[in-house]
Amino acid sequence: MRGVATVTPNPALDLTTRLSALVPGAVNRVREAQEDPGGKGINVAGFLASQGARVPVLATGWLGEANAAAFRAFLAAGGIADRFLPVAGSTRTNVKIVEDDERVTDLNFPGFAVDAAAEDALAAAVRATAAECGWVALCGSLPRGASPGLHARLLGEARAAGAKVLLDASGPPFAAALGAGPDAIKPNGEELGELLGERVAGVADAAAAVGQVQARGVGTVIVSLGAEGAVFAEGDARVHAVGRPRALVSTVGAGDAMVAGWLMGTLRGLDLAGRARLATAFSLGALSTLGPRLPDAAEIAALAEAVEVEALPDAA
Ligand SMILES: O=P(O)(O)OC[C@H]1O[C@](O)(CO)[C@@H](O)[C@@H]1O
Repeated sequence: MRGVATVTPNPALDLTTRLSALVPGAVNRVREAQEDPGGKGINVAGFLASQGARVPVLATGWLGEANAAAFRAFLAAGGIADRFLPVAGSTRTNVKIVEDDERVTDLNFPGFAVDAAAEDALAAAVRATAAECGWVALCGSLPRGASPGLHARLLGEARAAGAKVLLDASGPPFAAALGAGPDAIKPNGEELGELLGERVAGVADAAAAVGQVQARGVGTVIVSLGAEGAVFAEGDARVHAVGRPRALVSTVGAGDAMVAGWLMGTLRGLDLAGRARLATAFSLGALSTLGPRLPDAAEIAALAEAVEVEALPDAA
């Protein structure tokens, strides 16, 4: 059976901390802290594996060799095929500060440095990994030294190996890879707005904007909108899905969970509304944990039942 792979060029050890209120310029005492191997693709792979993907889950990208052990142990524990390539140095630590009012401050660091030879090696690894997969998710930022066109190049490699590609990135690497026509993308409203040079602030804006991206050759567009849920567009069809979390602890990993839920729905052969429901449930599940983690499959199923999915008017 064909698997699903994620690519994380710039993973991170997530140090998620909790305090009552962050006071800039003062000594802040952390009440609770948690460390998780993370980075967008690693989170997506972890979520898929932990929810019972029933197909092989593979993960590739780069890992700094100085602190690769925690990542490799996480992948092994989840039964995820580890195709990461080592590079000199350490994988970054990203700090997430969660306050009692649920505000999250992210300190995302630049990461190790890579060169052209490392890019060639990753391109080959992506092609080989994608050959075993139906879907490949290209996720997150690029480390120092990587060319802005790397996601576009990796997209081409995955597709040449016969896989479909979901892209979850931002900034110039996202814009560059869009030109290669990914099968699916998952920007948040702000990222979509930045791409189109307009404000995408809610469901109506998102539903109006998705067609512009589809016109560039993208099949499915998922726009995450925080508390307003998400808009899912495929062909002319558009649906809006929204739900309530059991508890609101932190938003860390909620976008990655949405990607994982959508891929899981795709693996299960669900229609657009079904995939929107499951993707939203995964995302809601991530909100009830401090770091990038999900509750168990029974809890996700209960959340999915309660998600409201409405069809929006088709594209004209
Ligand atoms: O690659 P980026 O855009 O810096 O994002 C990485 C961060 O995003 C997450 O995947 C989700 O917040 C974290 O695990 C990670 O620290």
